[in-house]
Amino acid sequence: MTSGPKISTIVTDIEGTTSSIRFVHEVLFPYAAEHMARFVQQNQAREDVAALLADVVALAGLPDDNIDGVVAQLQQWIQDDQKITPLKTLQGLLWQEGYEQGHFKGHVYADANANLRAWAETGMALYVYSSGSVAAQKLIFGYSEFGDLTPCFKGYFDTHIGAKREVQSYRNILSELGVTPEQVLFLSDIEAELEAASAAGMQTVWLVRDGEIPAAGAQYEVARDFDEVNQWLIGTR
Ligand SMILES: CSCCC(=O)C(=O)COP(=O)(O)O
Ligand SMILES: [Mg+2]
Repeated sequence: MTSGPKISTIVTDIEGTTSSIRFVHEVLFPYAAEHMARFVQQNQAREDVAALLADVVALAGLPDDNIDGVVAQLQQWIQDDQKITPLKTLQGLLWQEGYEQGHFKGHVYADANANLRAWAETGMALYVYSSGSVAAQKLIFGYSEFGDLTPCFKGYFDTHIGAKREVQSYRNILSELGVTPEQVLFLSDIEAELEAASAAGMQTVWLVRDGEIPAAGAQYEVARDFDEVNQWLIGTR
């Protein structure tokens, strides 16, 4: 691999990139599924929660007087791993309780922790782009197994900027960042996200943490972990 133009900004995905897919699917999603009905019952009168529930009703075309139907829809979306904005925002509110009550800490790979801290220290501008809400992103890094990583990041993007497989989302991020696309490195484990970022002109590295390198890997820079991303960045790979 050879490094491209000088990178000033790194935008990273979370699930499968900084953090394990298992943590998201075996800890966070089940916690949300277990506590959703109670949370909605207890908080449905809260202004922010009521607005989110109204969004669910509108998006799913549900009758607006059936709270059990709304909860059932949310459970179905959790099961199907739907990246629907009001669901992701509600999950963030639920996970806040879980983190604050010490039920879990945010999983971050040791290599991601070490390199994110080192990159931030050397002045690299670091951002997160995840389908998880901005609040959920701050929680996974704020309550990480390695302590609070949020000081490393200059900003966060979620589905409010657009869906992760859409080119326009990366163009929107670029216009927020105010840098040229080739200065930006996007890290992800999902080929369709890399393809969209690349079409917007960003540089990309594909994190393949486990298993075989997919055949499509020939078209991308591929790294097993953040140490390999760093080797590529400094041109020793
Ligand atoms: C912020 S941690 C939970 C991540 C999440 O909810 C999710 O759907 C994963 O999305 P990603 O875009 O990081 O793959
Ligand atoms: Mg991912």
